[in-house]
Amino acid sequence: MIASILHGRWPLPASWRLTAGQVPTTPSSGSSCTGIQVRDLWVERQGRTLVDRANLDLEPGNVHALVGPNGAGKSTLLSVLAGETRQNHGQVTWSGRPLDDWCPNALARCRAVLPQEAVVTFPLTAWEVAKMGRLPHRTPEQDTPIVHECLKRAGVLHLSGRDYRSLSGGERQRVQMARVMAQVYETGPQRPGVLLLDEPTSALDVRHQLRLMELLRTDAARGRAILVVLHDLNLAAAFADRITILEGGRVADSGAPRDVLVPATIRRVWGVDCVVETDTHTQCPWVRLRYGASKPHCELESLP
Ligand SMILES: Nc1ncnc2c1ncn2[C@@H]1O[C@H](COP(=O)(O)OP(=O)(O)OP(=O)(O)O)[C@@H](O)[C@H]1O
Repeated sequence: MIASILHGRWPLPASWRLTAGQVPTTPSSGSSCTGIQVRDLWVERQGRTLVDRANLDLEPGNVHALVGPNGAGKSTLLSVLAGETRQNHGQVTWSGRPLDDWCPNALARCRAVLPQEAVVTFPLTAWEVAKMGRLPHRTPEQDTPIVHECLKRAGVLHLSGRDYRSLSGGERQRVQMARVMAQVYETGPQRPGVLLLDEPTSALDVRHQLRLMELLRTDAARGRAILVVLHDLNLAAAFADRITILEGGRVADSGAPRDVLVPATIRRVWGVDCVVETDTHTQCPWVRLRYGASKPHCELESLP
């Protein structure tokens, strides 16, 4: 995968491709963590099954999109992978080691989590929020240039001195993205890090959505494993190597975008009509919802 991007075989526009010189070389003080394997994961809360025997593989160098209707269990699955929610059954392994065996500090140095909502009630500046990503590292001498670069990459360096609480929703989301990138900054080809991102584009305008997805592709090419929850199927189709569809806690399908984004599955899972075309520029699948289709979508509520 990385090789195909470096050698220009990835079907995205040329301006998005990497050169070998962009690979970071900074040594890390953290432990190395690579792929994640999820096997037969089952999560139950208050008598409800939220994740039902899910299997998932997250590989270094890949952007893996997790999609599915509201309430499908995406955030629950992501928080189990993050080590923030415990499963009832099943196993999550990081680099072949059960998640429970990982020391929390080592985990925090190589994986970063972007929650759907991050509430900050203290009067912190955007800079201070982004710098929180450096807490697990204890490398104060390196923090300033790293936080500076991450805020710049997220396009919010100019907001550094602003009170985080005064920022717009999209600005806050980009500052949180800077925090996440700062947390896994040192990871690279020898020490692939993991990003677990829950709807990182939900508050972004279309330009910033594209910028963010380009950043994720760049990070994946540096060896990171990225799990990203998305509602926009076309963003997933254009930027993900693999898509897993979750439906009612179960994996409905998982595979390459063109294999899983098919009208029959989309209709069954989301209850909407669509046609799936191929984007002539990227050769990626393009999901076109059929507005005003013969059956009003409100009547599709009764679909399973
Ligand atoms: N602690 C809990 N107790 C009971 N039900 C819960 C609990 N946490 C989550 N749920 C329910 O589990 C289901 C899955 O929630 P989750 O947040 O994982 O969905 P999601 O796929 O991320 O949805 P969305 O796309 O709306 O963010 C929802 O129906 C939610 O109401």
